[in-house]
Amino acid sequence: MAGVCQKTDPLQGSFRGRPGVKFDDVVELWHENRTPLILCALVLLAATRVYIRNKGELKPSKALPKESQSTSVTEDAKRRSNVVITGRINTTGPDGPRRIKGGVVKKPVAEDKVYHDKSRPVKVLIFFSSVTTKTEKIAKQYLATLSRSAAQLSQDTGRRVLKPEVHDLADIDFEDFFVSPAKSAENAYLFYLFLLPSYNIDTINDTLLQHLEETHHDFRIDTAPLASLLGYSVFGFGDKEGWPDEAEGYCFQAKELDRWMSKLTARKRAYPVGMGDMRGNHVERFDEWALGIQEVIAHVARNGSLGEGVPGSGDAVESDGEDVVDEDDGEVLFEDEASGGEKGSSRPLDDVEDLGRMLRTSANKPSTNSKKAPLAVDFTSYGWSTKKRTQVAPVIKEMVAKNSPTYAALTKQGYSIVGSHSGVKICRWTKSALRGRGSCYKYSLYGINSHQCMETTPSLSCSNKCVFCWRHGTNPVGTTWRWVVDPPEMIFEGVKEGHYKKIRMLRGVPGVRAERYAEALKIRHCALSLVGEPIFYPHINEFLAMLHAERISSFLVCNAQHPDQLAALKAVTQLYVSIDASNKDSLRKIDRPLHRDFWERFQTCLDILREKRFRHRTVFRLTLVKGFNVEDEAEGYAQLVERGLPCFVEVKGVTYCGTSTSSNAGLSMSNVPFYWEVCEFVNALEKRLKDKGLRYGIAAEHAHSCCILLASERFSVNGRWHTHIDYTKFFELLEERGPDGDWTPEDYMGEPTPEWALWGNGGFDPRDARVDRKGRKIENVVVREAPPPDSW
Ligand SMILES: Cc1cc2nc3c(=O)[nH]c(=O)nc-3n(C[C@H](O)[C@H](O)[C@H](O)COP(=O)(O)O)c2cc1C
Ligand code: SF4
Repeated sequence: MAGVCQKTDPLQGSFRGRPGVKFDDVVELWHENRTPLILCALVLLAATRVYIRNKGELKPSKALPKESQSTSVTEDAKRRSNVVITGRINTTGPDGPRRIKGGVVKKPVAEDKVYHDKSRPVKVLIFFSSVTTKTEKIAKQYLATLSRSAAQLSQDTGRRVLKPEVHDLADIDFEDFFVSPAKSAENAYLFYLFLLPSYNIDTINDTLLQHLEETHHDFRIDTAPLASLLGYSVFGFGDKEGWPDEAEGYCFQAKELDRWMSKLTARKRAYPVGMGDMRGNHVERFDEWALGIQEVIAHVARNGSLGEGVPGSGDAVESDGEDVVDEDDGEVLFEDEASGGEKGSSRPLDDVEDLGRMLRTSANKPSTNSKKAPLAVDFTSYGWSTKKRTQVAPVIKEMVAKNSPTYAALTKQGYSIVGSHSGVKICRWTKSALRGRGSCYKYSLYGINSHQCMETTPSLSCSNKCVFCWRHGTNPVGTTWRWVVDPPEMIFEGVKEGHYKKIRMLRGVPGVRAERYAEALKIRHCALSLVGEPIFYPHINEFLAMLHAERISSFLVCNAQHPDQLAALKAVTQLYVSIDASNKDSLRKIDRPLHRDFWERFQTCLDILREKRFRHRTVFRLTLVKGFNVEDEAEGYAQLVERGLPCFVEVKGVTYCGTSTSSNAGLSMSNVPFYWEVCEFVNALEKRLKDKGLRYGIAAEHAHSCCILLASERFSVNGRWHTHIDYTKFFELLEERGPDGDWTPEDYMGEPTPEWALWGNGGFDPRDARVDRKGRKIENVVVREAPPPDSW
C-alpha cells in the first residue's frame, strides 16, 4: 500500500525528474526565501507595466474585452455570435447531479434578426399530462386533427410541415425537450403545444414546472434556452365546479406553464393561453384555441416568424406602459396647428357635390407640399347656393399629410392614420378586456364588449380646443373642411385593417385570454369618438351604413357645434352630444370653441336631439371638471336636459392627462373630481330634474371610470332599468326599415341592466379581476360619500 502511495503522490517523488532534489527541499527553500522572491516579482511586474504604458502599447485585456471591440464586429459576425450554443445537460441518473457540457451561451436575439432557413421543415410537438385520462384522449384526437392539416398546410404555405408528435409528459425526459429544443431527425424547426390539466395535488405537472423554473434560474444555462423554437402555446383544462375562477386556482398550472415557457423562449408565446372547463365549455374553448393555433402555424410556416407584436418576430407590445396616459374614449382635441391659422384665403365650397370634384382634383396633383391656399369648405351649413363659382381648380391639402408633424405626433401616440384624415387606435379598455382586467363603462351601462370595440374617427379635425383633451400633440382644427376628402370605402377598410393589426399585435402579451382574443377578431362595436369630430366628415352617413352592413354598432359622439350635420345624420345605435358646460361663459372657457356663434349652435343641437329622441337613443355626456363646470351648475344642466330630453345622461369625472393643453388651460390634478364628488353632483342633478317634473333616475354606474348613468324612465320596465341594448334587434330594424326607418329606441332596448351594474353596486365586470399597474389584484372599494373632515 505504501508503495502505491509513493508512486501516485507527487509530493513524495523526485522533483521534475532531477535526481537528488527532493520536493521537501524545494518547499524548505521556498519558505526561507519567499519574502524577497515575492517582492522581486512584484517590482518586476510593476516595471514591465510602466514600460508598456509609456510606449502606448497596452493591449486590451483579453479577459475583459473593451466595448468598442464589439462595435467593430461586422453585422454578419454579430449575427453568428448571437446563435445560441446551448450546452446539453446530462444527468448521471434520474437523481444524479446535472453536468453541463458545451460552450458559452449568449442571450438570444429576436428571431427576425436570426437567419431563418425556409428549406427546413416545421414540426409541432404536442405535450400533455393526464391523471384521469381526459386530456390524454383530447391530445390524441388533436394529434389526428393536426396530422390531417399538416399536409394541407404544406400545400397552402409551400413549406414542409411534418406530421406532429405527441408526448405524455410523464414518459419523457425533460432534459431532452426543455433545456434546449428537442433534436429533430428531419432538422425541423419546432413548435411546442401543451395541453395541461391543473391539479392541486402532486403530479408530473409539478415536476415539469419545477424543472422549467430550475432551468431558467440555472446560471450555467442561458435564461432563454428555448428561444430558437418557432413558438409555443398552452391550453389548460380545469374544473369550474371545484375551482370556480382563476383566483381560486382554475387552470392555475396552465398559466404557470405559460409564464415559464414565455421566459424560456424569450417570449415566443404564439397564442394566448387557452382555458377550458372540463365540466363545461372546454370543447368550444379548445376549438377556438385550436383554430387560432392553426392560423399561427400557417403564418409561421410562411414567414418563419410569429408575426408582428410577438417578441422574437416583431415589436413586442406591452400595453401596461401606455395605460397611464391612454384613458378612455371621448371626443378629444389637440392643440391647434399652423393649419388653424389658414383662414380666409380661399372661397367657400358651396355644396357637398363639390367634394367629388375636390377629390378628383387632389388625386391628380401632389397635395402634400402644396404652397397654394387651401379651399375652405363650410360644412357647417348645407344647401344650394346661388353664388357664382370660380372656375379655377384649387389644389387641396391633405388634413394629415404623411410628412407632417401631426402625422408623426399621432402615430407616435399609437394612432394608425388611415388615408389623410381618419384614425384608429386601440383603447386601453380593449387591451384591458383582452387580459381579463375589466371593460370600459360601456360594458356595464350598455353591454359593449370592450375587446370587440373599435375606436376610430373619420375626421381628425375638430372645431373646439377643449381643456381636458387627453391626447397631446397637434391636430388640425377649423370651422370648415378644407382638405382632401377620402372615400368612405377606403376609410372603412383602412380602419378595420389598422384595428385588427393592432389586436394581432397583442397576441403575445402576457395575460391575453384566448377566447377574448378569438372574439376580438370580429369587431362588433365602433366608438366614433376618438379625436376630432366624426360628423365633420362629409360622408359620415355612408360610413355608418358600411359599419351597420357588417353588423357593427355605432356610438357616435359629437360636440354640439354642427347642427346641420346633426340634423342630416341617419340612424346610429347611440347618439351622443358632449355637454361640457351648463352656460355660455363656462362653455367658452372649457371647450374653447372656434365658432363665434358656438352657444347658438350648441342650443340648436339640443333642439335637434330633442326631435330625434323618439328615433335615436340620445345621450348627453357631461364631463365634470372641478373648478370649471361643476359647482353650482346642477340647475343649469337640469335646464339643458329639460331642453334636449335625452334618453340618457352620462356623467363622468374628467381624467387628467397632464398635457400642455391642459396645463396651459390651468388644469391640474385638483380639477379631477373624486368619485364621491361625482356622486354628489349626480344626486343634486337628479333632484333638480325631479323638481322640474322630469322623469329621470340614477340607473347604473361604473365607479372605476367615475361614470354614472341617469336614465329616462322610458327605460324602466316594471321598476327595472333596461339600459343595455339589444344589438341584434337594432340591426334587424335597420335592415328591415332602412336608416330613415321608423322605430323608437325602446324597440331595441335590451335585457334588464345586470345587478352588478346597477347604481350602488359598483359596475365592475364580474368576469374580470381588477389589478393595479403591476398586475396585482386589488379590491373594488367604492367611496360614494365625502369622507369625514378629520380623515383629511
Ligand atoms: C385531485 C384533483 C385536483 C384538481 N385540482 C384542480 C385545480 O387546482 N384547478 C383546476 O382548475 N382543476 C383541478 N382539477 C380538475 C382537473 O384539472 C380536471 O378534472 C381535468 O379535466 C383532469 O384532466 P385529466 O382527466 O386529463 O387528468 C382537479 C382534479 C382533481 C381530481
Ligand atoms: S367604448 Fe370602445 S373605444 Fe370607448 S372606451 Fe370602451 S372599449 Fe374603448
